[in-house]
Amino acid sequence: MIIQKEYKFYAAHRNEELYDKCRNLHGHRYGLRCFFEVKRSGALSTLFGDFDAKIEPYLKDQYDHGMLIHTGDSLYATLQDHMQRTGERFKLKVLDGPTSVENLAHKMFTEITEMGFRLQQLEVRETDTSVVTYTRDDWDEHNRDMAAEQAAAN
Ligand SMILES: Nc1nc2c(c(=O)[nH]1)N=C([C@H](O)[C@H](O)COP(=O)(O)OP(=O)(O)OP(=O)(O)O)CN2
Repeated sequence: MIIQKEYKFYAAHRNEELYDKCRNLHGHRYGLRCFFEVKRSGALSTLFGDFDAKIEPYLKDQYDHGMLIHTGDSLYATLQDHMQRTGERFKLKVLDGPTSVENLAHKMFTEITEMGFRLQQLEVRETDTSVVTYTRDDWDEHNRDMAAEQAAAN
């Protein structure tokens, strides 16, 4: 059985690898639709509130009104330098790759899985017209690709 839950957060990002509008630092209202695989026990399965109790604070603490940033983006070093010099703290959500919706979906799928939930798929909406549907097969393939890249680098 699948339970769908919807969440949102606001975050800044840019994609430093693209030479168009997406290279500019800008913000989105990200929408998240989680498709949780659950098992029925009597009249109920997992309570809707059990998802909210974990997902809402996770989004609020780690993503909302923060900035998604790739460690390889030169802006990351600049922000770290600024924080070190001034003591000002920015809420940065650090990704190993460019902050595309595809990479964000991989990271969030991993983090939500680590919370103990089993996702069938995750939809990440970046704009009014653009949504990525990221399945468990996509996640497995992404993990295999990352492991192969890691092995090649060693
Ligand atoms: N496959 C991907 N394509 C694009 C991504 C992405 O993560 N994966 N990201 C972007 C940009 O970040 C951009 O912010 C969103 O682009 P776009 O949908 O073109 O934005 P608009 O709001 O201008 O689109 P409308 O169709 O006018 O709503 C680009 N591509």
